[in-house]
Amino acid sequence: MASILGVTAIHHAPNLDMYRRMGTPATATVSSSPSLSFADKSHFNSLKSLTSLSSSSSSSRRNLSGFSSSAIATPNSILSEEAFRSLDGFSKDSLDDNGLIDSEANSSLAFSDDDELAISKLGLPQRLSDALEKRGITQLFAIQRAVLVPALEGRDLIARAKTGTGKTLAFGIPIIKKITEDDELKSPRRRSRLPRVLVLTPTRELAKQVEKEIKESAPYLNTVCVYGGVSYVTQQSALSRGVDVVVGTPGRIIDLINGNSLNLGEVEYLVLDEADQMLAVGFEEDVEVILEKLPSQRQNMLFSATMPTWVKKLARKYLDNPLTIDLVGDQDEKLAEGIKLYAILTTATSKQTILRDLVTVYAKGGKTIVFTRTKRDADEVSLALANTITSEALHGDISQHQRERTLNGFRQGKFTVLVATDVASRGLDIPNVDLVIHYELPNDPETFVHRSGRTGRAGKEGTAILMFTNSQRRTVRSLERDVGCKFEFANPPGIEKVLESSAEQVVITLRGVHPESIEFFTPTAQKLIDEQGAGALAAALAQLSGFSRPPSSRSLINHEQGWVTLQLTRDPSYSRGFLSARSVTGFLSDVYSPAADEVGKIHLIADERINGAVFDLPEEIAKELLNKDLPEGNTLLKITKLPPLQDDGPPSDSYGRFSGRERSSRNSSRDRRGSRTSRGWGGSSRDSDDDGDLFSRNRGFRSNSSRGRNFKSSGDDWLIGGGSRRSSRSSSMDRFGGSCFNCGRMGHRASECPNN
Ligand SMILES: Nc1ncnc2c1ncn2[C@@H]1O[C@H](COP(=O)(O)OP(=O)(O)OP(=O)(O)O)[C@@H](O)[C@H]1O
Repeated sequence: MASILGVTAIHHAPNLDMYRRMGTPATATVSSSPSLSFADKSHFNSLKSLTSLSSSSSSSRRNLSGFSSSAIATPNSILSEEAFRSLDGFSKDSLDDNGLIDSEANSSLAFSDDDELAISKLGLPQRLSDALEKRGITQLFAIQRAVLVPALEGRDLIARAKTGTGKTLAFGIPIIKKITEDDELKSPRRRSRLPRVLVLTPTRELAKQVEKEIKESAPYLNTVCVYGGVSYVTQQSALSRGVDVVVGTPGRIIDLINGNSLNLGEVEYLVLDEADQMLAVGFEEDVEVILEKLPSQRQNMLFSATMPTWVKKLARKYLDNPLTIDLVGDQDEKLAEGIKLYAILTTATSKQTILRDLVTVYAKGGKTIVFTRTKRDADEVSLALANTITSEALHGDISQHQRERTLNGFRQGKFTVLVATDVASRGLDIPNVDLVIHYELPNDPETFVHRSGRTGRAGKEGTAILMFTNSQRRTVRSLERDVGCKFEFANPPGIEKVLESSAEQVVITLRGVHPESIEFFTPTAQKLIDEQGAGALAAALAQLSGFSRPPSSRSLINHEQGWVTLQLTRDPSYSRGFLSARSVTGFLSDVYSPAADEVGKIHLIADERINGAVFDLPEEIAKELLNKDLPEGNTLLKITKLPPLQDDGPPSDSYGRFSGRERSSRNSSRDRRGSRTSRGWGGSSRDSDDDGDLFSRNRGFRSNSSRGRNFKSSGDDWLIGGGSRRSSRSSSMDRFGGSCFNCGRMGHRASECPNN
């Protein structure tokens, strides 16, 4: 593409010497041809300033802005913490337990000069620096610092920095500076001027957000956002009034070019935001069409939190001698530092119940984004949650106007849970998202990074929870390897914890009640307290928590509602041998035969001194059973905590054991998946999301498995395990998880025994 491989334009760069003296932070892996080295001491000092900057953020003991000591790198090698330790004034004590820079401990260090990061000292056009300061942006973040000099020098760039670390302004500040200064030289500005900047994004929501960020930073420029799903007229008329910056999604941009409403013939700066997605198969063709309309002499910048190797290779086709700025590092964790990760084992049938509990316990009243793979799931999950939690769905089948209303409502806190497909996984910057839940595993490690990165932004802390089934265990492990992260494997929250968290949230809400309203209700409250004491307030809390009726019981084994877990123990002096699954079924048959028919998988207690077993029964049957007289030496209890179980039990405190029921359900899941796999990976991806403008224009979508790494190849890993006893009633052989009383083998009842 000769037109694309033009000579890099060197634009006006007043005060460039000043920026050059600042150099580029040593933490960046900076590579280019010829290779550049920035790993000298002055750059470490710059780094220290950058980390001290971070100490002003809300979270403590965090190294901020995309820098970690382990990510420090020269062009050719990653330097260790030793490099830090050898620096003047850097105390060993200032590394935290993880070897990361302890920003609090370092705050007393005499850093070289915080001024070099101060927006007011950068020599930016006054209008730009005023607008930034008005937004509370007073110092550069690390990626902004790393990009500033080369961007002002006119270099083509490939930049990677973690989610939420300020990549938008990393390209925004130098570009705005350059066009503002150019404008100040030329006056007056032409009314019909053509855009000088083009920013391409993969989704409409992200395009709008980037537009907003640029508009707020440079209100004096004319920035126009173009994207599909809405009328052309407004966008056409905005473009006709003369424009400086166009932000948009590829499909609508091509349509506007074809309709002669958009002329990109004067573009000097091109940015591909979420570059790896923009260059993925399905998008790349459109991007190429657009690039052909641009002048060959321009500056190109590619930004993303993820840059698989194929992107860097492919990007060279479009870029001129690009400089790579990498603040992530291949060996390091790819997630932003403040994100706490949990992995929670679920089953297909208990997933929705567990999801609600997770939101209640982990979001603590903040905002949550739940990611599903398909639009239908997004709708279903949102609907299911809506009984007790305010929730809305966001995906590509929803009209653009509604999508915008939904996102605005979420930003404004009108509802607390957004259930979305991956249309919301990239770039969206929504304040106070405390929790991200991967309701289904992401398509690939990159998507995991982006989804999780909707929380823990700009130095804040957040939580991301991966829900997985037993059959997906291997994928979770490979995710840890690919992303360089560690999950804390946890059990779904117990009902007590859910009730406690609900009550805490209600208490927080109560603090917001207006004093005049309180006055109005005080006489009644006083009367209730006199009559019922604390019970009156407890009743109000229960009602407000959504638990006016006692919560339905839950299995401790698979968390299904309406089931309870019982424990049978037998005094060894009364039994002829150890308790076995077979003898438990025999016991149930003798005491109350419906219990033997309905019992789930029987798990033996690990502690051999106890001679006991646990199993699930439907609540009503369990109640009947508990009222029966038991043969001497037997004790039957409803339990609230699982004891450690023998190897084939479900995970209790340990991670990843298979249950027989789940093992058998894998086959049926494999069959279900057959049709999906036969459509190819791209097919399933397409089904799962809309990717903004592109898919809505019904463009072809091919598999990107040749480029991106995904989890598909791990076969079973994508199965949704854990079939339901209730949902698969038609096949009792499938649903019965216990052992046969007749022959002792697993998976069928005595009445169905082939040996009968
Ligand atoms: N220098 C700064 N000082 C304070 N806040 C900043 C600064 N730069 C950016 N921010 C804020 O940080 C937040 C995250 O920025 P941004 O959305 O650009 O992150 P990102 O790196 O592009 O994330 P993602 O990879 O998810 O797209 C935004 O709210 C932005 O306004």
